[in-house]
Amino acid sequence: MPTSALLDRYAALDSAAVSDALDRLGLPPGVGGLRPVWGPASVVGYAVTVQLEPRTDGPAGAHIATTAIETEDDQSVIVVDNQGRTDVSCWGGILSLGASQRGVRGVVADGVCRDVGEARELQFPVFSRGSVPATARGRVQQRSTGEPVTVAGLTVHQGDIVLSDETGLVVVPRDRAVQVAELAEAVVARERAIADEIRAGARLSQAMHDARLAGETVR
Ligand SMILES: O=C([O-])CC(=O)C(=O)O
Ligand SMILES: [Mg+2]
Repeated sequence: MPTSALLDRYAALDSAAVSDALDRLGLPPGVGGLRPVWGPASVVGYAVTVQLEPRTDGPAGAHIATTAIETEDDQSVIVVDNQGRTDVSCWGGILSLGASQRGVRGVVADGVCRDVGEARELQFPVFSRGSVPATARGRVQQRSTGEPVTVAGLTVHQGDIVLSDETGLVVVPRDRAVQVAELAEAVVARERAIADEIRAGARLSQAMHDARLAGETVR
């Protein structure tokens, strides 16, 4: 399956349905706490990882995340691991501009960002633990890009599918992506059927069985 067709399938899903599919496979079911900073948004794409660390002495180089953004494209979501720090920004408006110019789909940061209004103007999805005015410059530096990172306790590898929405973040290992999509689509179909019955007047307690939601036979 072409990679963009796979992302289109995920774009039609949400984090809850994907989480249920991950549960079925015994994979981590996702995390909460990383919120869209400028309003309702969702994003799905292939992870491009950026690991940050506290700044050490030495000459200042390119700003954090710039080298990751420059190599990426319209199927990418930048995933920034700043270890959940809330005292210093790890994403800003110029980064949003550079990323959106390359067609990058959004950023998910385990940390906080700044320049929220600039991201909103660009309609560039930013998910983080919040915002703070304090710059990253002189405070954090990039340790690596393309290496595994941890976001709110969840390991993300470069190329994993990440889906972030108002509910939370799910991470799908690349080699399980088709299987997870199939299971999640089945979840959505079951939930639609239950919702249709409820709209048609069925009693909630009769229509909504946990086993039915899970795709098991209802006794
Ligand atoms: O200095 C920073 O933290 C980065 C910044 O504001 C931007 O990307 O616009
Ligand atoms: Mg700025």
